[in-house]
Amino acid sequence: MLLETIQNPADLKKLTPEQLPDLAEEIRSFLLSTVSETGGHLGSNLGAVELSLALHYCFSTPQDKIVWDVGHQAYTHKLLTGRRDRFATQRQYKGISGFPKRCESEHDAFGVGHASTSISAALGMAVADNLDQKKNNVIAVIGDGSLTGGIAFEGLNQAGHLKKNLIVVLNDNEMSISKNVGAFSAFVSRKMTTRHFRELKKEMKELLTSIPAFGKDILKFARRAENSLKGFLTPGALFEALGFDYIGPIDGHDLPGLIEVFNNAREFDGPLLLHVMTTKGKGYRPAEETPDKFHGVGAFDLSTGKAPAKSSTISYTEVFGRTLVDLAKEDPKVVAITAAMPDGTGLNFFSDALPDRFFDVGIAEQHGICFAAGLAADGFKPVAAIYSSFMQRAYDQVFHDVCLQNLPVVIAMDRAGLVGDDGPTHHGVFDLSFMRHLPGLTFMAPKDENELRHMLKTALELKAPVALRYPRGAGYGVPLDKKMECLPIGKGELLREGTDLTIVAIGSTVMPAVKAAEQLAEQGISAGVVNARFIKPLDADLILGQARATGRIVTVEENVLQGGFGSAVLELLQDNAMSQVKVKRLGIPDQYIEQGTQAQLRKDVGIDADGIAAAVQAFLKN
Ligand SMILES: Cc1ncc(C[n+]2csc(CCOP(=O)(O)OP(=O)(O)O)c2C)c(N)n1
Ligand SMILES: CC(=O)[C@@H](O)[C@H](O)COP(=O)(O)O
Ligand SMILES: [Mg+2]
Repeated sequence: MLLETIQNPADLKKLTPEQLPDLAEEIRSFLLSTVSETGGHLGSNLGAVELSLALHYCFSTPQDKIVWDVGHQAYTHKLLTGRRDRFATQRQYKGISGFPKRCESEHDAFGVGHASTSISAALGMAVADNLDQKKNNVIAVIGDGSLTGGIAFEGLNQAGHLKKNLIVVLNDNEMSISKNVGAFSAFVSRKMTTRHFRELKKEMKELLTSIPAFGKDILKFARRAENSLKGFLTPGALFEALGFDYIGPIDGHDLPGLIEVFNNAREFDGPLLLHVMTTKGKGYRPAEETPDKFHGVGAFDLSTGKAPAKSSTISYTEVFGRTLVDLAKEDPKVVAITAAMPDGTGLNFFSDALPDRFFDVGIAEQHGICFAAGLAADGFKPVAAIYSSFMQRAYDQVFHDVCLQNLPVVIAMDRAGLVGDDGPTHHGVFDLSFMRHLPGLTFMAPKDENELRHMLKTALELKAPVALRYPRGAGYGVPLDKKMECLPIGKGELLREGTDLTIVAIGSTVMPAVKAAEQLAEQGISAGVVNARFIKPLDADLILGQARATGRIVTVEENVLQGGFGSAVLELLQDNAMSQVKVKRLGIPDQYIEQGTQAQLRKDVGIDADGIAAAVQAFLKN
């Protein structure tokens, strides 16, 4: 086995070019057998095997730097840089990360998980090398999907201006998670075949010989000329206009071809863009045929490509997606926006049912929220469904474009809280803190999937900015009310009366709090439970009333403690001269949480039922 002989990239360089295709096949088998058991980002990795091999064959990390965009395609890179033995632990609790991480290997030049950062980071490294008078190569590897993110263009813009040595490898498989969208990606993926080129040349020749002397034909001529010239405008011309030299399209599965191009690129001066065409899911039929299904997978049966039957409990995502369709069918002003994640956010139901009112903006969260604000300014009711962690990109748009102008945009944040295998880049544990301080924003979190339906209805009726957050994964299987009702704004619910203390919980922590109260009751402790429902406005009457009655409050949230829900409750008590009330806040501590199952991570930070019960017992001893 060739793969077993490789502990680091230097070992790879000992192989002959002729051995590399065999190694590529070994790597594919290895990825398939491992990922079919552990789950992971399969399609992108199968597509990037030759690309990764050729990069490591031609360049020398860690001196040369390879900056992977998103990092979900870096499995081959991990295998070649000393992590084969630990690979089966990827994305598992206490295992290696599914993404490049600087603390994991000196070969991981830059930590990632969020898209479109590679060009900026690589440019920073290229400039640093230049200032230090070092002559290393810096390579950004970015997918066509990630190139739809605005920050990628900001990087290209500066790189073309600075003219430092920087190689950008555009890994173009015409796919984001779903089919890639946008005028730019359609243009970039346009392949200029020799035949196409010959035809254009012929047309141009005919055109030039037909130049009319004068008269109305000149207009016709101008139109024909414009069309022909448009045909001549290649993706290369576009990148060249941005100050890059361009080589492409290059077959991203042809190892000798890639090696030749990369060896030449090493000697090149200035910014260079290599346009590499790959097939997402390459080498595994089910993944090639349905790349959207094999972008990120759980364990599956390798022989059939089928995943084991899913839990029959419907996910929050699906409840959200289906409810939005129901509400939009009744209201023609409701429109839906995703930033390249129609399936992940459940908006696939909306795009199927109401395609004219569905918009995929690409990996462009900032633009997506500002676009929503524009729609709202002109009388529509946009619902932007974006994962909590990716919403971090659009904070200023929520402030400047939505809240400051009091526009009725609904921001639906899926994956709020601890998401599991993707780890710290993807946990949505900051949104309560970075949004609750915005004046005019109403911010809700449901205790279960049924409440989510009512909250969505409430949000759409509100005619003001609203944020909703709900967790990744299955709900509780509670019955779903047919008729959706508007909830009273800023009102929580008292789920359980108690005399020793009150647990005030929000969103995903409410049901564990109820369970904790039941456990505590068995030990003779009487804990009340409040479902806060609203982070903003807080239900001051209910919370202050409970604080007065029991004198002790425990807050629980799946968010960082700093500036989160518990902090809001502390502010409320302080503002009402009730600082004597004893408060214990439970939530995510001031540290980044690694990957693991959601259940394990919630247990670790003490916000599952057992953790809450234990914290209450300790609190009562003080
Ligand atoms: C800011 C941000 N938004 C959304 C995502 C979710 N996401 C991860 S990979 C991906 C698609 C990337 O497409 P591309 O760069 O073409 O890589 P491919 O999967 O095709 O190899 C998306 C939307 C993300 N990681 N970061
Ligand atoms: C790489 C990336 O950002 C996404 O593919 C993410 O892993 C999706 O995770 P979900 O399974 O939560 O949709
Ligand atoms: Mg792609």
